[in-house]
Amino acid sequence: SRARSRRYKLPPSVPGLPLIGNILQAPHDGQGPYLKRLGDKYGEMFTLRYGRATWVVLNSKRVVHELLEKRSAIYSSRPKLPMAQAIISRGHRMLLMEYGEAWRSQRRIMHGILGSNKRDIFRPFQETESKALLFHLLESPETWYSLLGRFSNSIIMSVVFGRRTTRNDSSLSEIYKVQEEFVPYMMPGASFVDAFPILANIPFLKGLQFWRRKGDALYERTKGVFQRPIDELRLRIQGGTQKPCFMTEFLASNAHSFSAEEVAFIGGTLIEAGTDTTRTSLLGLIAGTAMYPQWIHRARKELDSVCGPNAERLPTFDDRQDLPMIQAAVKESVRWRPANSQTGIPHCLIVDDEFEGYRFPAGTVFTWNNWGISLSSDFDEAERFNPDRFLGDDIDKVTKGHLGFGAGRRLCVGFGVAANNLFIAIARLVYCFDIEQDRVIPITVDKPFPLDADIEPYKVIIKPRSLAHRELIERECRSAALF
Ligand code: HEM
Repeated sequence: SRARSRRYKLPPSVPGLPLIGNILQAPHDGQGPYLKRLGDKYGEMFTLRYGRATWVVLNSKRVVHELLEKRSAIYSSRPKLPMAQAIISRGHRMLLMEYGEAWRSQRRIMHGILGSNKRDIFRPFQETESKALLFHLLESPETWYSLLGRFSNSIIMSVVFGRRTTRNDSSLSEIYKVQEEFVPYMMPGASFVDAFPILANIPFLKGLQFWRRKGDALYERTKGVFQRPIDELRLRIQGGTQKPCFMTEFLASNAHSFSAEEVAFIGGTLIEAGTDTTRTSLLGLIAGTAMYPQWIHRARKELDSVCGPNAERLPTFDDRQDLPMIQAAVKESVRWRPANSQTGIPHCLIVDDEFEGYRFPAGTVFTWNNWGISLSSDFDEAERFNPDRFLGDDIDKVTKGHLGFGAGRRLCVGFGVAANNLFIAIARLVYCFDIEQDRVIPITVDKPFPLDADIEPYKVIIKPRSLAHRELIERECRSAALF
């Protein structure tokens, strides 16, 4: 180990205990703010140790760009996370696959459905579900937070499984529950076995592996949740009621040689990756608008000149070029208060590398301090929800200027679909509704929104802008909401 420390040089280390390192320091909740505090103290890059695992936390847009983006050929693997991947996902979650052929072939499939040439497939569903969202908000504004989740989930369910999501859909609650338990296992220091992966490989110790019982139980539940939509789809195919969709084509195609369980995880990954991320970005949009309403006046000027000052029609995708404030708000809602990837998603270096005097060994884990960077001096008045910061040349490039969609070759494969989900929802929400703080219970955003989607994350008042806007929603959105 002395030879190793002579050969390599890592950024400042956060002091920890011998052998286990920083493992007891990671909080169970509020991991994003915890990494922010460390970043404020230790600087642009710092090192955390969890047993045998070394994590370098990147704490500025600059170093993320230099390493994860410019050197993405060697910074795009995933670390071995025995708990999250080997145990809970049995190696099947594409999000956590190491850089290699298995990941590449699944990424190609995802790209085939989510890539820029396929985004038109999503549009009718984004149109319909955003109309349903407006109508549901009119009908039951007190359930506003769960309506955002239904909207996000129903779009991806329609494309992948050819069915819409109802309000109080039990399959959606099940997805939320497994995701809420799974996401923290991707954060630094989440599980003892990630620090000592060798423990997971000692068969005679299996009975003593206290983490395994929890992991196995979550795996069983996840498998069930991911398998259920496929079983239901097969029943609809037998009954002759199934519409063509990604999964009908995928199951009928002979081109792939995936096991039944792999197919369930491909469908499940699309649904889990595509639901909660969009939901929490919209939670950011609504909180940000209620707290910092200045931007909305300029957005409405654009919307009113395109759709009429008196609720003549709803905004559509064809209006995009005339609505730069909405395009900017899409990016700001992904930047402002990241929840699902508050500590980034870990990347892994596959060969030794040198950077600005540091020498990193292959196998070092790199994550970007997503919450911390979003709230750092990399952004002017970072605390404020201020879409104006994204107006300019890169307005059409939704991944540029922030790190909400990650970086390099692992960049979110669904970013185009996500941006369109957000664009149509934000344009229509802002055109039709006033969004205000509750004066008695003001919104606080000092920690990420809860991943438990059944919790009302804050109090807010959402009401139609005028009688004309209410009538527009009743006229144009009712049929989308009744199904
Ligand atoms: C606002 C919404 C979204 C946000 C903020 C978001 C964010 C992210 C982030 C941060 C990553 C990890 C990137 C990295 O490791 O560098 C990721 C990966 C991924 N996202 Fe998204 N995402 C969103 C929506 C979607 C949607 C709608 C889909 C598909 C339906 C999707 C599918 C995926 C997949 C499959 C990956 C794994 C990519 C890989 O490991 O190669 N995401 N996303």
